[in-house]
Amino acid sequence: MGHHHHLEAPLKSPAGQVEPPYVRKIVSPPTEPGMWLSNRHRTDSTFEEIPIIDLSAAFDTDPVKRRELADLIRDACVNVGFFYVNNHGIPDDIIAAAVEAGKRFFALPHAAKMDLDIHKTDNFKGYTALLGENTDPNGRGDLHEGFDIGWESSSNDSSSSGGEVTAIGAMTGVNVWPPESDLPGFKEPVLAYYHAAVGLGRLLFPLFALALDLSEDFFEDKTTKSAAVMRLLHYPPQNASAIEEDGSVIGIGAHTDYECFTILWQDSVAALQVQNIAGKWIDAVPIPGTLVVNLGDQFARWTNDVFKSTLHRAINKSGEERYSIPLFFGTNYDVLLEPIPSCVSEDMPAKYDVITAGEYVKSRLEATYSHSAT
Ligand SMILES: O=C(O)CCC(=O)C(=O)O
Ligand SMILES: [Fe+2]
Repeated sequence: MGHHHHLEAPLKSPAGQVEPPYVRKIVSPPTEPGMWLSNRHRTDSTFEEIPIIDLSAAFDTDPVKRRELADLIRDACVNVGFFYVNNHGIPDDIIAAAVEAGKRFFALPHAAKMDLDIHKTDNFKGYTALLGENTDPNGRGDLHEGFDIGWESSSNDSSSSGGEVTAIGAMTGVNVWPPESDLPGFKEPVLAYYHAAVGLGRLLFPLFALALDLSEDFFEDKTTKSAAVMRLLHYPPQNASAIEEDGSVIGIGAHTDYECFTILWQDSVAALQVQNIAGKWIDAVPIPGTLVVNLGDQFARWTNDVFKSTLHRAINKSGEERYSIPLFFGTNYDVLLEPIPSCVSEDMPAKYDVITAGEYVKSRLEATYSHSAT
């Protein structure tokens, strides 16, 4: 989504020294607000690996285990902006059924998919075609197609894991679905995974709060109507030699995500890469049984860049079809992104204008889709 680059100047500690990556300190809470995260945990990381975090403790009420987990999450958020999670609680069969449904959707005739064209809706729902195909016979551009949905309750269950999530706002409203006659049994498995991933997102917010030295319920009243947009993505294989000649021919261009965080399922085809601060692309290789979690710009703004929203891209050189499913998880759209107190100090003054989450995401989505609107 988008092609937004923002590389920061290296951050220096007050003494002028660059802190090493993966600083892992467990210290008592700050005595002065703002001093802790903004100064001591802000690092200038040149990570070479994306950490793998065991989420088991997210299902535990033991405060010591939760604190330990939150510290691992903080390290990843401050230094990398990406981490894998295992033991995330989403059953394999729910994932497999959604992926299978997605494959059947993308196999539909082009015209059937274009009936659901995202440009026909005013809330960014539906189908995004391969961006290159109308502009360049060689397929120059973002070589993926997608299908976007937002919140919708399951037909047989209004109290699934999303709880009270019923987003209202500019990007919400009804989803578009292919007719049952075109694609039987599509909506149910897609929504089942959607609800499972939203449930995981709701489990993560208290841990992000702990990681920011806030009380676990800090985000609770701000996520009652969480924005949660999910995309089914398909990346056809790309000609490796074309990529060598012209780096612009890639599956999804370098970008940062817009919301608070993204929960990404990827299949076994390697394509995703994450850029470290030295500009090096680090492979986010597929690891069976894991999901990838990455932070988006909404969280970076809210935390005054203490949490990193890291540039990433995908290039499918495998020769095989690749499928992935990101879910972009945000807050209620009316939440003001005022810098979180533990993330500002005299040394680290607030960097961003205060706007609502909804205004921010909408402006980013409009920028993403405007160039291909007809
Ligand atoms: O497909 C992937 O691995 C990444 C997708 C992505 O970055 C996005 O949709 O924002
Ligand atoms: Fe992304």
